[in-house]
Parts: sequence; C-alpha cells; structure tokens
Amino acid sequence: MSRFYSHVNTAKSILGTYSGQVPFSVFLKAFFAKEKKFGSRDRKNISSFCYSYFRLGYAFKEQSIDERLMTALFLSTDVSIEWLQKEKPEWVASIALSLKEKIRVIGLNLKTVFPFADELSQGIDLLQFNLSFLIQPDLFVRVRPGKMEAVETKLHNSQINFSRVNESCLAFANGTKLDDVLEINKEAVIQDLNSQRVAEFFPMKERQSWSVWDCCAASGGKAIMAHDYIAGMHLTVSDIRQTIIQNLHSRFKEAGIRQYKSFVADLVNPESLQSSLQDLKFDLIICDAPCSGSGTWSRTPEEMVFFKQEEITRYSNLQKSIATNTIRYLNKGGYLLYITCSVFKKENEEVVDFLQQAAGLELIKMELLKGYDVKADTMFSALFKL
Ligand SMILES: C[S@@+](CC[C@H](N)C(=O)[O-])C[C@H]1O[C@@H](n2cnc3c(N)ncnc32)[C@H](O)[C@@H]1O
Repeated sequence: MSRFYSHVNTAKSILGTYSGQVPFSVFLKAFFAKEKKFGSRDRKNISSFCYSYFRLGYAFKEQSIDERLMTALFLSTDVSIEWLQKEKPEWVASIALSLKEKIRVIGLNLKTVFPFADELSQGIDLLQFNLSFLIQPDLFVRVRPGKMEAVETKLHNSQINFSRVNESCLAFANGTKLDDVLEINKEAVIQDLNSQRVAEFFPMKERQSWSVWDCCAASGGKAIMAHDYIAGMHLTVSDIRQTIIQNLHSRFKEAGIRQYKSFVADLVNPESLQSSLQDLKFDLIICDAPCSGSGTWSRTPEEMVFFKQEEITRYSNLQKSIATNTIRYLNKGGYLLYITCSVFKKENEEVVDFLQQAAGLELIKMELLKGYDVKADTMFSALFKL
C-alpha cells in the first residue's frame, strides 16, 4: 500500500512537470535515468499511472491532477482497493464493474475526452471513438508470406497468447515481448492492423513490372509490405534525413530486401527532388505523409492532450505540397497511394479534393480504416490514377 502511494506521488510529480515538448516516453526515460532508486516494477507502474491519466484527454480538465489521477486509476485496472477505501470510499463497490459502467458511476461525459470533434473525417462514431482513448490498443504483427505456420508454432511453444485476425495478421496484448521468440522483420513485422490493411489499396494485378517510389519511407513499414505483395517491383525509397534511411537499411537487411535505391530529399523542396530523381518516373508512388498522427493517439494519449488545433492546417498544407511535388514523377497512367494515420478531414478528404481538383488525379478509391472499435489505429488511404 505504501508503495502504491509512493507510485501515485511520483506519477503526480511527473505529470506536474511534463509539458509536451518531447515525447512522453523520452521524458520518462530521462526521469528514470536520473532517479535510479526505481526498479523495473516501479517504473512500469508509474508509467502506467501516467498513461492512464493522459487517457482522460480533456475530460474533467477543471479538476486537479490529484482528482484526475484518482479517476483515471479507478477506470483502469491499476487501482489499489485500500487506497480507494481511504480516498474515495463511495467508488469501492463499483471497482469490479465494466469500463462503461464505471464511466456512468463517475458521471463522465465521454464526448469531452477528445477535443477536436469538429475536425473529424466523415463516418466516425464519436462515442466509440472517445471510448477508445480509455482502452489500451493491441499490438499487431504482420506475418510475412509463407511464415505463418512457423510463427504460430514458435508462439505456441513459448506460451504467448495471441489471436489470429486474418490470414496474415496476429494480435497480442500490448507490451507482449516478441523479440526473443520471433525473428522480427524476417518472419514478422510489427505493424498496426490498419497499416496492414493499406495493402488492400496496392494496385496489384495490372502489370508485370512496377517501378515504385516510397517517398516518405521512414524505416520502411509500407515498403516491406509492398515488397511482399507487389510482384516484379523495382523499389526506390526516400525520406528527409540520412539517419532515418540508415534505420531503413538495417531493417531491410533483416527483412532480406537487398535490391532497392535510396536517397534523402526534402519533398517540400522541388530542387532537392530534381537533383535526386532527374528524369526518373514511377508507376506507383506511395506517399505515407507526415501527419498529426491523431489516428494513433490511443497509443500516445499525451499527444492528444498537448496537440494544438492550428497544427492540423499546417499538416494539411505540408501534405498538399509534398503530394504536388511528388506526382511530377508519376508516369502517365501511374498511381499515387496517399496515406495518413490521421482522423482529421483537413488531412484526409480535403487533401483528396485538392489532388483531384488542383492536380487532376482520378480518385480510384478511398477509405477511413477505422481502428477505434478493434483496439487498433485509424488510418486513411486513397488511391489515385494519373
Ligand atoms: C508517417 S511517416 C512514414 C511511415 C512509413 N511509411 C512506414 O510505413 O513506417 C512520415 C515520414 O515522412 C517523413 N517526412 C516528413 N517531412 C518530410 C519532408 N518534408 N520530406 C520528406 N519526408 C518527410 C518523416 O521523416 C517520416 O519518416
């Protein structure tokens, strides 16, 4: 019990000093690096308390950190009954209720959790979406072609719980350690369910050979997937910084991808692109654009809390600029696959409208890939033809 109090107090002091300048995971790491007295269990509990707190988003904003933390711990499974008996005895009888029932007990108006409802893309169920912030999402892996049997056998042998979502996707409780059991990137890629579903947008069956440019490749999640599903692909990848491309090289090595070209370019700067690509043109450009990341905020709820609404317009302008500059390198009849992990219409439908009107692309299909009701991220994907 005294340990629980001490964890609560530490969480309160962390929450009181964090102001969103760096990712919360980085902030926590720095905090624990300085405060050596905390063992791994302490660190785990304190981190978990803080994340539960951020999960409340904008709900009960007028209350003190103390009160909100109490509410957050009551909603999550972290709370100590003894602590509750002392601090909030009227909630003790409700401790074993379901999340939805607890929400009723504390009088939480769910719609107050997510503060940017007016900005949302079409078709989002607001209550379900708000509820999703109070629930930790699952961990998903994409099992690479031909590896499912071996992967499932290893998981069974190591007694790791998982569920099979579809022919290539497995779901695990968040925090499940897989590195010691699976050959990550070779056999299976850590990739959210809806990031995997983007493969449904690959224009696969029409050609024998594809020249593909993943222009915002990061460490190559979409590019590895394209490699697995697009036969006859000649791959080029780029990103804005050399260090990012360096990570991609390591990951590609693990994934067994050797034949590809790579370069570094700022896609906002047409000259930077021109000097790298010259006259090259592509049959498919994958543009997994920099975005607010709002579709992933149930994994990083602190981002929702510190996000500034005006950033949405900044991202939307950046996305339009990047897409405009990249489609100059599309072959006639080629495809642009535009992707975000955002739930905001300015970054999704508005960019789609822009690309049709200003750039003359033909929209083949688009979809908001909803993850909030399946413990996954929400993504947006649109396929265009030139
Ligand atoms: C959503 S991430 C891409 C994720 C990646 N495709 C994957 O599947 O793992 C967006 C990427 O765009 C890059 N980026 C941001 N601004 C850029 C710019 N101006 N030019 C080029 N790349 C940029 C970021 O560095 C980041 O790696």
